[in-house]
Order: sequence, then C-alpha cells, then structure tokens
Amino acid sequence: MTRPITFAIPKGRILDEALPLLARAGIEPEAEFHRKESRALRFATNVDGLSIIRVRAFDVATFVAHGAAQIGIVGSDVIAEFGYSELYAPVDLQIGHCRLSIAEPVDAPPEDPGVASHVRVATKYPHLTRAHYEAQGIQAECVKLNGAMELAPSLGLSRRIVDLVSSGATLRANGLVETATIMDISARLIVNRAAMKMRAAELVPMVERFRAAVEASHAA
Ligand SMILES: Nc1ncnc2c1ncn2[C@@H]1O[C@H](COP(=O)(O)OP(=O)(O)OP(=O)(O)O)[C@@H](O)[C@H]1O
Ligand SMILES: O=P(O)(O)OC[C@H]1O[C@H](OP(=O)(O)OP(=O)(O)O)[C@H](O)[C@@H]1O
Repeated sequence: MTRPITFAIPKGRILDEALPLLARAGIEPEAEFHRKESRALRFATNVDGLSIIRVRAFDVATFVAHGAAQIGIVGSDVIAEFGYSELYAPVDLQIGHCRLSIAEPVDAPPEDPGVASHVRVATKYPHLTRAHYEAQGIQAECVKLNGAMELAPSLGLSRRIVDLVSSGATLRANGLVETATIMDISARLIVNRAAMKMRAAELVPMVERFRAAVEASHAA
C-alpha cells in the first residue's frame, strides 16, 4: 500500500483564503475540519490517499522540509526566514499579501544614519532582519518575539521592530510608523524536493491543479 500524501496548511489568517483555492484545485477537507470545537489535527479529504494537517504557519515549512508532509501552503516570509534548501516553491498563490517592514515610534527622535553601526530590533524574523541590516554594514541585535511586536518600543524592549504589515492599522494603533520595507510577501505552494521526484506521479498533477486554480481565480 502506498503511503498517503500529507498536505500541511497554516491555521492562521491564510487559511480563509487558502480554502477556496484548495476547493478550486479539487481538494475538500472532511466536515470535521470545519467543526470549531474539533481538537483533531489531521483530516481526510475527498481525494483518495490525501490528508490535510493544520499546523502553525512556521511549522508548515518545517513539516514539508523534513518530508513529514510532502506539500503545503505557507507565506514567502516563512520560506525566506528558514531558507530550507529542501523546499521547492513552484506556485505563487497570490493570497496572504503583506510586507515585512521596519517600524519605529512616530515621535522617535531622528538618528544620524552614519552613526548607527548597531541596532536592537524586536522581531519574529531574526534571520531576515540581520541579513537586511548586514547588507548596510549594520549589526542587528534581535530580540525574538512570537507576536505583538508592536508593544516592544513603548515598553523599552527595542527602539525598532521588524514585522508584517498589511493595512498598517496595527502600527497606527500602537503609535508606530513604517520606515522601510524589507520584502513583499504572498503565500506559496511548497513541495518537498525529494518527494517531488519520488512521488512525481501524484505531486506534479497536484501542483498543476494549483497553478490552474490561481489562474482561474484571477480570471474570475
Ligand atoms: N496582516 C497580514 N495580512 C496578510 N497576510 C498576513 C498578515 N499577517 C500575516 N500574514 C501571512 O499569514 C501568515 C501567518 O500569519 P498569522 O498572523 O496567521 O500567523 P501567526 O498567528 O503569527 O501564526 P502562529 O499562530 O502560527 O504563530 C504569515 O506568515 C504571513 O505570510
Ligand atoms: O497592517 P495590519 O493589517 O494591521 O496587519 C499587521 C498585523 O497582522 C499580523 O498579526 P496578526 O493579526 O496575524 O496577529 P499576531 O500578532 O498573532 O501575528 C502582523 O504580525 C501584524 O501585527
């Protein structure tokens, strides 16, 4: 008997946009998936031999990179932060649009850019943050947080934050302003590179169905 294909999807905010795309690609999770009180983490689908796991956004990349799941959906922020060589990201799903930006308090006194050779930053993205500053010859000391980065400046944890921005409402509500964009982000379909070769007969058509689903949603 062949092993089932496991599809990892994030339980956060990408999920609502991802479900219609999955449906267009012909994948529908079982009813239990939609039951709010459900404590299940793995779900059957209408496709024979395909199950869905619902995990945290960062963990989608880890499950797929290690081959525990063969395919998944995740933000390009997460792909870039980990830099896993085992991940192949063949389709931009054109959902989950946002950007990774640097922000600081609206009323922060200006800094002499020539003087700062070291900065302290609160972020969930220490690798991308360090790489961004390093390219400018600045050493970034990162304080790793897992959410609510916007609190860091007012509580004296760091002068700046690097976080995701979409509407800008969270920054405004916390007295912060964006000072630079590090990267533009959207969700991607990811596939484990080894699985793509070993299980090409199942995975290649699935990737193509997602490509077609994205085209169809943009033509609609
Ligand atoms: N404001 C936003 N607008 C659009 N997309 C976003 C926004 N914030 C995050 N995303 C995208 O959604 C992904 C998951 O973000 P979300 O905020 O749901 O994760 P989280 O709640 O921090 O995750 P977890 O609870 O798993 O740690 C991000 O990696 C990013 O690609
Ligand atoms: O520019 P906006 O439209 O306000 O979106 C930005 C917010 O969205 C994300 O957080 P999310 O709401 O997913 O919660 P989190 O803090 O749990 O990550 C991000 O971390 C920002 O806080």
